[in-house]
This record gives sequence, structure tokens and C-alpha cells, in this order.
Amino acid sequence: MYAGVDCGTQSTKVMVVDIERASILGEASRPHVLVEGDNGRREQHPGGWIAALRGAFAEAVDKAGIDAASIRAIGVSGQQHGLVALDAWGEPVHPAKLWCDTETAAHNQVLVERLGGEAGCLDTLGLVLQTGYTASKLAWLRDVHPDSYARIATLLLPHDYLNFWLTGERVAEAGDASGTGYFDTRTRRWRHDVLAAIAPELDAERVLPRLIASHEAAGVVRRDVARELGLADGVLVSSGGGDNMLGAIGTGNITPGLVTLSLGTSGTVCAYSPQPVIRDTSMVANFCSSSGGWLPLICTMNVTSATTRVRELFGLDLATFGERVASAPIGAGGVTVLPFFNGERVPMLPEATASFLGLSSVNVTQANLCRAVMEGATFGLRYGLELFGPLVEGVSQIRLIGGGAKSPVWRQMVADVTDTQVICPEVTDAAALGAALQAAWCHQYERGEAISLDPLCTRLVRLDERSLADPDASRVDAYQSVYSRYRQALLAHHGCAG
Ligand SMILES: Nc1ncnc2c1ncn2[C@@H]1O[C@H](COP(=O)(O)OP(=O)(O)O)[C@@H](O)[C@H]1O
Ligand SMILES: O=C(CO)[C@@H](O)[C@H](O)COP(=O)(O)O
Repeated sequence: MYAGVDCGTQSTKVMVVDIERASILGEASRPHVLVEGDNGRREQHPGGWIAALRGAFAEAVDKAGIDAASIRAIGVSGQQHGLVALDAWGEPVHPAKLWCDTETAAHNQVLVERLGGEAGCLDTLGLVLQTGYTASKLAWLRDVHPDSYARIATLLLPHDYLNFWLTGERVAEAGDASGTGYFDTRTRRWRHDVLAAIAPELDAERVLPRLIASHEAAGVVRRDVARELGLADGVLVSSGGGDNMLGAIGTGNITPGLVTLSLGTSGTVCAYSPQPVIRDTSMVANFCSSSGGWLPLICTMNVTSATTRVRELFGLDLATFGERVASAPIGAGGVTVLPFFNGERVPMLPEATASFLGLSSVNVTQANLCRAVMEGATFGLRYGLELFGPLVEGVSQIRLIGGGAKSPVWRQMVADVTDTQVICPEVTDAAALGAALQAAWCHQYERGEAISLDPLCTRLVRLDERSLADPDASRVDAYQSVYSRYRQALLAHHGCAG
């Protein structure tokens, strides 16, 4: 038995998996609180993640109907990029600034310039720094909260922090580390010199966690935590990774030729590569995978976060929102939404705000506005997919995951907008499943067995044929002109030519 934990933006999910019988025994989740400010601030208290993990773990074990003592290993996935800076006692010096925080846009701009612009970033890091990455959050903390900054003893990411809580070990792995901005994504090594440029007072050797390989263990669960969770002694905690990295594992995206698209708080598109990928656009990030290779990825910041805003504005539940979207025509009667409520990463507009365009007395209906925001979020992902170019040529199917993948109308929209067949894995919380699979992989390694992630994925990653959505030629055509309208709006309002 293995447990996978996914600490997403909105909630922590826990999944208990029986690898022998290839079955998911129990799942549970607990919500997180998000602190938002007008200036782009998006923060969470790391203690809230632990509380959510505790609650979801107990419920998932209960639903699984097992004794927690039969769990052999745990894997932890987490939202990428969040800065969890700890003091010498392991306490956060400040709430975690999240991947979707855009308060640090100016600090990021300075860092990019200091590294020699986009070319310099690529040369040093293998990717171009973006506002969402960890580096500018650290620069911001130094600048705005010098007292908190002065207490920093360790720099972790969200999943590293949960590993630390579970094991007491301060470790990191390449997948999540590749989103910090002080890590060379090609050589899979920390860049102490870059950290020194951002935070000259910190001793990089001391504050950066020890790097381990994806199949290695972060440690074993601490005695007191094991007692509390009902675990046996010596339960392994695998390296874990960023949620997109473990979502890739949970969709079987560990060899070239597959595309995973996530409709979570963020929207992401990624594809495995056995070697580093440097595209001619700074928006495709050359991240590492948490399965030993690389995971080029684009991320849009306004997906279910944007649809939820409009849905809640109208007081609709998820089912009714889906019905409203389905009842409006493709193109939402001429309404275009650029859903950048919280700035955007792809296209690179960290300080943008959202626009509702083309409203008239005739088309301003609830149904059109609901549809237009879902279309706008989906067009952003098509924009990102196009940036992948040759990396996704010949890919005939998209594996769709994340909360939004539960919506049939959204699945069909993704198929028609991208002109590609869409299918969901049976488990759309793929990051939690990926974390459990990585835990089983790590357990094999630590027992000295021949290790392979591939058969584990083959066993557990099953596709849900009922979710299959094929593109329809007439709808693909209709969306083509609506997408052109979206691109024109991007050009007119933000100067984005592509
Ligand atoms: N049927 C649905 N239609 C549209 N959105 C949905 C549906 N089911 C869940 N969601 C949305 O998915 C989001 C959660 O997705 P998830 O991938 O768990 O996010 P995260 O990992 O970022 O915390 C929520 O905003 C929720 O409203
Ligand atoms: O910043 C990124 C990817 O680079 C985001 O994808 C985060 O990893 C958050 O993921 P979700 O909470 O939306 O799953």
C-alpha cells in the first residue's frame, strides 16, 4: 500500500493505492485558505498545508478501509515555485509566496536584466526567469521584509516543506528545483552564484537543501508523525516533486510522445523529453521531470481560478455553470474574455488585468459570459500549445487532468479548440496518483530491487474511455475564427503578436 499526497493551490488531496491489486482504495481532500491582495499578492501559510494533509490523510485511510500501518511509502507532490523560507527552528519566516503571486514582477525584471536578459538566463539556467518562479520572491523578501529575510536558515518549496515535516530532512529533487530560478535545469545542479546574486547575505551551501535523485528517498517518517498518522516505523517518503511533474507520472507521461494538459487553478501543458529542451521562446520552460528526464512546460495562471470567479459572481454551482456554458453558442455571441484576473505567465503579462470585450445589450447574458471565460482560459492553453512547435508534432491525443477535466463541456471544448482527441485518465487528480507511483518506485529502489517506473504506470494509469472527446470538424472551424478574435484582442490590448 502506498499513499500519494498532492498539495495543490486550492486543496491537499490524499490517495491510498494498492499497487499489487492495481486499485485506488481511498481518496480525500481538504481545502486551503488563499490570502489575496490587490497588488498581486497570493500567499498561503505552510501550516495550513500540514493541517490539510493531516485531515485528508486520516479520511483517505478511513475510506480505504485499511490499517495505516500497512502503508509502505508516501510520495508528496506540491504546487510549484512557492517560497517556503524557514528559520533555524524550521518555522516559516513569512507566509509562502505562491506561484500565482505577481507582486514581485518588478523584482523579476531586475533579476532577468542582471543575468543578461533572456539570453543570459537561458545560458545560466536553461530557462528564462518568470515572475512566478521562486527567485524574485526571495529578492522581494530581502527588499520588503528585511527582518524576516535575516532569519532565513533554509529555502524550500511547498512539497519540500511537507517532506521536511514528514521526515525532518531538508532535501530537494530536480523537478521542483528546476522552477526556483537558482538551479541549472540542464545539469540538474543548484546555481550558488545565482543565489548569491539574489541574496548575497545567505550562504548557499547552508540554506539550499541537499539534492537527491527522483527515485531516492527523502527520508523516513519521523516517529511522532508516524504515531499521529497511524503509520508503522520506517515508512519511506520518496523525493516527491512539483505537481506538474507528478501529474506527468500519473498520466504515464514518462516517455516522449504524450501531452498532458491540466485544468487546475493554473493551466499547464507538458510533454516528457529525455534531454533538455531549449525552445526559441522564453515561455516554454525547460523544467526537469520527477522521473529522471525533462518536462518542457507552459503555464497559464487563469484557468479554474478564472471560471470560478465568474461562476461565483453569478452564484452558480459547478453543474449549473456547465449547463450555462453548454447553452451558449461557440464564440459566446461575440463576447471575448482575456481572463488575466491575476496577471498572466503565458502570454508573459505579469501585471495584466482581465478584459471582457464585445459586450452589447443583446449578448450580455449569463450563459455567454460563462462560456466566454471558459473559452478565454482554453484559448490561452492553445496559445501555449502552439509555442511547443515540433515538440508536440505528431501527438494525436491529449491526456486531460485537473479539476476542470471533470467537466464534459470543457473536455469537448479542449478537443475542438486544439483539434486533438482528448481523454482523461480514470484518476484526474493525477498528481496524487503520480506521487503514490513514485513512492512505490522509491520503495523498490530502497529494497535493492530492479527499479522501473514504467510497469507501475502501465498498471495504474488507466484511461477512461467514457471521457473520450473527439474534435468535430465544424466546431473546429467555428473555434478557429473565435480564436483569431482572441488573438486580435491580445494584440490590441497587450501587444502580443505570438
Ligand atoms: N465539473 C467541473 N467543472 C469546472 N470546474 C471544475 C469542475 N470540477 C472541479 N472544478 C474546479 O477545479 C478546481 C480544482 O482543481 P484542482 O486541479 O484540484 O486544483 P489545484 O490542484 O490547483 O488545487 C476548482 O476550482 C473547481 O471549481
Ligand atoms: O506554476 C505552475 C507551473 O509552473 C503551476 O502549475 C503550479 O504548479 C500550481 O499548480 P495547480 O495548483 O494549478 O495544480
